[in-house]
Amino acid sequence: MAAADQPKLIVVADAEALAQAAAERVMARIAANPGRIAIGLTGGSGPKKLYQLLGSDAYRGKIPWDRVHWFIGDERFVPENDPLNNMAVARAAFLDRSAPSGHIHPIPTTAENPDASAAAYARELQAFYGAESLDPARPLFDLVLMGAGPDGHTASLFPGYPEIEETGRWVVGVPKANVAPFVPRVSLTLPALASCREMLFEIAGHDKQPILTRLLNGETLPAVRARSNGETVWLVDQAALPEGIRGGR
Ligand SMILES: O=C1O[C@H](COP(=O)(O)O)[C@@H](O)[C@H](O)[C@H]1O
Repeated sequence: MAAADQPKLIVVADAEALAQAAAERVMARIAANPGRIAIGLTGGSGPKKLYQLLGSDAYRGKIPWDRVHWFIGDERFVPENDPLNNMAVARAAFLDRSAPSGHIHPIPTTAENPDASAAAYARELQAFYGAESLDPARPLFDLVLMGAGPDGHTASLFPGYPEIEETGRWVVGVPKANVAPFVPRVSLTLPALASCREMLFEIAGHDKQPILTRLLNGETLPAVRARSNGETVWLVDQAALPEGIRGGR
């Protein structure tokens, strides 16, 4: 697989169009792989409409549920049924209704602390992958979904925090968050997230305009440093674009 390329920017009209475009990219990645598929989900506000779409009749019947495994890129260290739990949101929106339970891979939050949870999830990912080190020619994920927080964090990798520099471990405990909710986190690291055929950011809404402006200016924030070893796509809507380029892309 080639070295990480620049992200491809795709601008759509609004949040509905963005969810639709994201759903089509999910389906395209599934169609591209006739074997076992691994998708890394994300939390936060970005993917909620996409998850509703994947749970709708229009998509449910088209997804080969027996071939797709669903992971999560980061988790809040709260019980698995807590509304703040990222995988709980995905489960409620679409997974629980359709995915075999053995194909849903939450980050365990019953471990004694975030580090223990991270170590357990790394073992689970390595067992699934069949190796303890990542082969650049054989990505861990077909697709990884990502968001960008107001401080430029992605997954639970916060600017200036040591976890963003991790190069060895696949998953790390994050003792404290930089933004709400201020609960400890568990996050995949940049190398683990990079091991994918496609990394897809969803950035929508006027609230995201300040951070998208910084990302487009190339500030070395986690959401800019996160790149796929394959294709990286920033899917954004008009409302999130900086004023100067709105309507112009
Ligand atoms: O806390 C988190 O934040 C990021 C960004 O979420 P957003 O709501 O600001 O769009 C998200 O990608 C991550 O999964 C989540 O845990």
